[in-house]
Amino acid sequence: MLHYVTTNDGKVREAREYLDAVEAVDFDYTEVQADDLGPIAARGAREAYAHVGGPVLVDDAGLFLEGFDGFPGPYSAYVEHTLGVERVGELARQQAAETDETPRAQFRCVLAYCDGEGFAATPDAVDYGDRRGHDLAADERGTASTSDSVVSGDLPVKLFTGTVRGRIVEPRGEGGFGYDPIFEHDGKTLAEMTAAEKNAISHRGRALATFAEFYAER
Ligand SMILES: O=c1[nH]c(=O)c2ncn([C@@H]3O[C@H](COP(=O)(O)OP(=O)(O)OP(=O)(O)O)[C@@H](O)[C@H]3O)c2[nH]1
Repeated sequence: MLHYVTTNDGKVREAREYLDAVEAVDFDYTEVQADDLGPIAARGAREAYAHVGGPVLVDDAGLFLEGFDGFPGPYSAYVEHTLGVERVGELARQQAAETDETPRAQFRCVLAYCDGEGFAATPDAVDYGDRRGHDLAADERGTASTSDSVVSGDLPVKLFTGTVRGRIVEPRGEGGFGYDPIFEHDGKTLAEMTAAEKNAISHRGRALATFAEFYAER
């Protein structure tokens, strides 16, 4: 049984669309301080594996504002709970207005899988396509990729990354969670999309699609 380890119900809802047999585990693993999501997710997966004692998937995600050196990035949850989503949106829109640009951002999701076993090497940036027929090629709309296993001691971890690009707008929509209301992709905010629509284009959906493909063969 695969354990999806997170304290965030929104992530679990989205993961269930891709993974039939998955048990949600509400475990708050240590999030190390790092500029990128990969090391945080990998470290979390090892800790979660030690806690659960079976195959685990952890999900580290964040919003990376263009023109802000990737802020809030790995600190997205902290910033959501301190500054708040609306204020982040205002900052991005204010800065863009000063330079007469469109406020743009990227969502990233890194899934880290650990089951105590090793992995066969895979090439970087494999394009697995999307089950719903959407083009997941690495273009300006978003990317999906998988990495070689990250080995530390006896516990290899495999990473699956998804990104989606969009515009920062005034909050719209009731669905989703987190920064979804201020992130617009193809004319709709993620909060205005159905769960299936969001998954088909989102950072998490892209990462989950690559993971589901891998896991089916595992
Ligand atoms: O609008 C959004 N659409 C998404 O699809 C999405 N995915 C993540 N987030 C936000 O980014 C931070 C992640 O932080 P995060 O990965 O540390 O997760 P978390 O602390 O919520 O739970 P956990 O899995 O770590 O237990 C949190 O502020 C989340 O609200 C999203 N916002």
